Amino acid sequence: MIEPHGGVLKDLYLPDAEALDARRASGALPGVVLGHRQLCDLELLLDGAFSPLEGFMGEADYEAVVEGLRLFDGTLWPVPIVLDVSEDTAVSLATGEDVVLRDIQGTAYAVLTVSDIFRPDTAREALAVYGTHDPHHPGVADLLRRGGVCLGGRVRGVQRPAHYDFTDLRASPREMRAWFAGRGWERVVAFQTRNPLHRAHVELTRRAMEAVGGNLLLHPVVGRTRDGDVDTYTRVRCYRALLAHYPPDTVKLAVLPLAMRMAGPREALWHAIIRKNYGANFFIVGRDHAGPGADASGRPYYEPLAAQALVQAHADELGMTVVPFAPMVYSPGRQAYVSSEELRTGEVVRDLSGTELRKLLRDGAPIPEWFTYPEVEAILRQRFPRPQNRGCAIFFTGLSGAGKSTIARALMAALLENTARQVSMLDGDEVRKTLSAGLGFSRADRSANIQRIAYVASEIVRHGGIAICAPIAPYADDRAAARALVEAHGDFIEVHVSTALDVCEARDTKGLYAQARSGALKHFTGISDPYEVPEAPDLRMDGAAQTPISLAARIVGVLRERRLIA
Ligand SMILES: Nc1ncnc2c1ncn2[C@@H]1O[C@H](COP(=O)(O)OS(=O)(=O)O)[C@@H](OP(=O)(O)O)[C@H]1O
Ligand SMILES: Nc1ncnc2c1ncn2[C@@H]1O[C@H](COP(=O)(O)OP(=O)(O)O)[C@@H](O)[C@H]1O
Repeated sequence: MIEPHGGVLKDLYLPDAEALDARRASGALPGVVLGHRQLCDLELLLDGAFSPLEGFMGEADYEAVVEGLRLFDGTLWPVPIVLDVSEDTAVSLATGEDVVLRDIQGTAYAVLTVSDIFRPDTAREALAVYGTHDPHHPGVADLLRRGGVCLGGRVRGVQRPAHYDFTDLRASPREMRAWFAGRGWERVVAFQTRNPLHRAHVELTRRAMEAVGGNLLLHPVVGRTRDGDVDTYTRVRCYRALLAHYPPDTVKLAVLPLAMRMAGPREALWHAIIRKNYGANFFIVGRDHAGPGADASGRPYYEPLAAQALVQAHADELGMTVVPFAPMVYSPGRQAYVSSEELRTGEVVRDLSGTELRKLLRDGAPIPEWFTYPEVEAILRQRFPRPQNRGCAIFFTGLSGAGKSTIARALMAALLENTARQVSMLDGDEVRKTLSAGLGFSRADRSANIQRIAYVASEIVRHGGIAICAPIAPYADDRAAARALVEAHGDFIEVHVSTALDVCEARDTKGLYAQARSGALKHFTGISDPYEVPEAPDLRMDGAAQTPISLAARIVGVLRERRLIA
């Protein structure tokens, strides 16, 4: 079997008796509460999936990884594994101290002996690791949200994270290696995935098995992937259903609690190292591996072949073989999948992009049989109900007095009167008295307010309801984040009520404009605070041009067009 990365498979858990003592003693130690990414990293560190790492990186390793893809001792390692904390937490700690690492419920998982406290240069890290400073890159966005200080040091596990899902699909690197050894699997090709798999993937992985003359480790990520990805449970149901399409006893399906960074080439190399630790000696790398797609201008963040090239360049050092794959496409002429590299000139092929697939699912349209297996389609259908059963948010935005609440009320009445849909209203003024009580009108408070509204709306939508939201929502970023959150579960219809400022001011139903003009009320939207006009809302309506009922009827028209209501 292939050697672990760095030669030794780490197991950072303390023996049971010592772990119990350490847990008991942990109550007296300073603690750090870990977020989702950090918990995923910790679990993989403790299990040895990140061998040879023995803890969160100190400054020397961090610098060496960012600058040169290597740990300080020269071992290949492409992605920083850091424990970021707030300044407040950091000032209370000193090097040499033990810190207990807990989850939000307070359960202690590990003790970190702090060897380093350092402030990473995140701008440099963004460029080196992600190749961009673009805050819309999900990895960079996460980097910018990180606490400003990092704690480095060895970790010792005092308790294994408990999982109640996919229990039969969880295996540590040590368990996986034993499982492979028990079956005599010496040539194992690993396939990393965060998406549902279809016929093309089955074809590709079967070919990979044939090419290496071995077995397949189907190793989907069940930690954080990308916002908007199909949820883990649905995906794993799809993977389980697919197993029947492989020859018996050739495939090991296991889940990996990894928090992805979407770092493209560097991430591909990291994925290979992790799979090496699990005992795979071959690794499939396709186009744009672990890339987050394209930026706002439509340019891909990474060259499609860059990930393959980077892993290939280090394959010898890793002792692994890269199995590069060109996309598989369906040839109706041959009634078979073929590699896009094997196409004959002029050969007609079919393919569906992820976006096209989501559109078919969203529209309730049939998915062609050449594309996916009926079992997989059925599972995806449960997750993407047909439009009339799917949730949606109607998200108004516009100046105070534009008519948002009034149109929202007319819309709610029309829906309740004419459909059996469940409708909830999240009106700006009401939300501010309840969900957002205590928040003011600073940039940060307005963002927090929209985040809360979006979160509640996304839950309503997830459960198939209609959420009508009517805040001012003056910032484009906040509106985009709200859309992303909701669209993971259903539709998001942004309605810009574009009533001119002078009309709103003339209405002044609450007397706020007068106060804002006199200076008694500060930071008033449109007068002394910005309103970023939506560039491409789903609907734009002048709240002075028609009656509220007519304007609401236009929105009903859009809901009908999208078949969200009958
Ligand atoms: N400084 C300032 N700027 C804007 N609006 C103000 C302000 N102070 C109080 N109000 C009243 O609060 C309502 C807007 O709250 P929102 O939650 O919709 O605003 S935001 O989306 O968080 O920006 C808004 O209600 P609507 O008139 O219904 O829009 C105002 O009545
Ligand atoms: N389409 C419309 N035509 C005429 N007046 C309207 C219209 N929509 C709203 N109004 C009036 O404008 C005022 C402000 O409307 P409101 O819904 O409270 O705005 P917002 O929620 O955007 O602050 C109210 O007096 C309301 O009756």
